[in-house]
Amino acid sequence: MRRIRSQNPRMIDAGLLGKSEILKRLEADQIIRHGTWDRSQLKGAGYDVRMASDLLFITDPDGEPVKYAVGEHRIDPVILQPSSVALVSTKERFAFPSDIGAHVSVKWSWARKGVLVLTGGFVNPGFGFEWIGSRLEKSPDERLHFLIVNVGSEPQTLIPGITALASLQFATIVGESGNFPADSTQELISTKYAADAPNRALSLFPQLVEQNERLNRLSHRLERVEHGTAPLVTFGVYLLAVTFLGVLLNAGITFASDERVVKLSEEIPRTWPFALVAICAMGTVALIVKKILDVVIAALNAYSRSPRRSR
Ligand SMILES: O=c1ccn([C@H]2C[C@H](O)[C@@H](COP(=O)(O)OP(=O)(O)OP(=O)(O)O)O2)c(=O)[nH]1
Repeated sequence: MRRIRSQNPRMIDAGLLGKSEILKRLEADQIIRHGTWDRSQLKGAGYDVRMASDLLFITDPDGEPVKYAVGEHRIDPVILQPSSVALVSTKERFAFPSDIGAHVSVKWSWARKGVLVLTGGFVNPGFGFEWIGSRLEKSPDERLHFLIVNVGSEPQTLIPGITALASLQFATIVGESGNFPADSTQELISTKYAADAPNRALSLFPQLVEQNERLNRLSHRLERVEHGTAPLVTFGVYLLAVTFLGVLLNAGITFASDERVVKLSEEIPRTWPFALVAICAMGTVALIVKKILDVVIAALNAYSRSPRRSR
C-alpha cells in the first residue's frame, strides 16, 4: 500500500483496498452489510456486485416496461434484447464508513458482449448510513443502482441474484469527507421511478428499436410490391404482344384478300421444297420475335427491381 503525507504531518495509508483488507472490512460488518456479500465475489483489489431479483426495471418480450418493486422478486432470467435498457439494483446492501469510497467499473466479460453499465462512477463515503433521530445508523436497504444497455446484436441473459454486472474498487479517503452520511438513492429509485424510467432516461435506444422495426416492416412491404409487379409486367408485355400480333394478322388477312395478292398467289409454285422454305422462314421470324419479347421482359423486370427505384 502506498504511503503518502497529507497536510497533517501524520503518515496515512492510502490507496486501493486489496482482497485481504476488503475481507477484513466485510467481516467487521463494514462497507457491505452482513448476509448480502459473498466471498466468491472478491477480486484481487475489488468486489463484483450482483444484480438483485427485485427493484428491477426491464422490458418484457412484448416491449412493455415492467417494474419489480422492492420485495417483488423475479425468478426467471432477464433477456436483455439488443438496444434494450434496464435499471438493476445490487443484491448487496451498503454501509460505507467515512474513510472508504468506491469506483464503479464495467466488467470486461459483459462489455465484450455489448452489455454496458452506464454508471455514475463513484460511491461516496457515508453511503448507506442515515440519521434515526439523533443517532447515525446503517440503512437497512441501501443499494447501488445501474442503468444498463445492450449495444450488441445478440440477446444477453442476466440471472437475477447471480449475474455480476459491475465491479467496485474501494479506496481509502484522505482527510475528512465532511458529508456524512452521503445522500441515499434507494428511496428515489424505489418510490419515484416509474416502470418506463430507464427507457425515458436512455430514450435513444428504444427509439433505435422502433426505427429498426419500422425499417423491417417497410422492406417487407417493398418486397411484396416488387414480387407483385414482376408478373404484372410480364402479363402486360404478353398482352401487348398478342394485341400486336392480332393487328398484324388482321392486316395480313386484309392484305391476302386483295385481288392483286390473290393473283400473285396463283403464280407461287405449289411444290413441297417451297412450302418447306416458307415454313422455316416463318419459324425463324417467330423465334426472333420471342427472343425480342424475352429481352424486353428481362429489361423491364431489372428496371423495376433496380436499387434506385427501391429507395
Ligand atoms: O452507478 C452508480 C454510481 C453511484 N451510485 C450511488 C452511490 C453514490 O454515493 C450515489 C450518488 O452518486 P453521485 O455523487 O455520483 O451522484 P449524484 O446523484 O450526481 O450526486 P449529487 O447530486 O449529490 O452531486 O449514488 C449508484 O447507485 N450507482
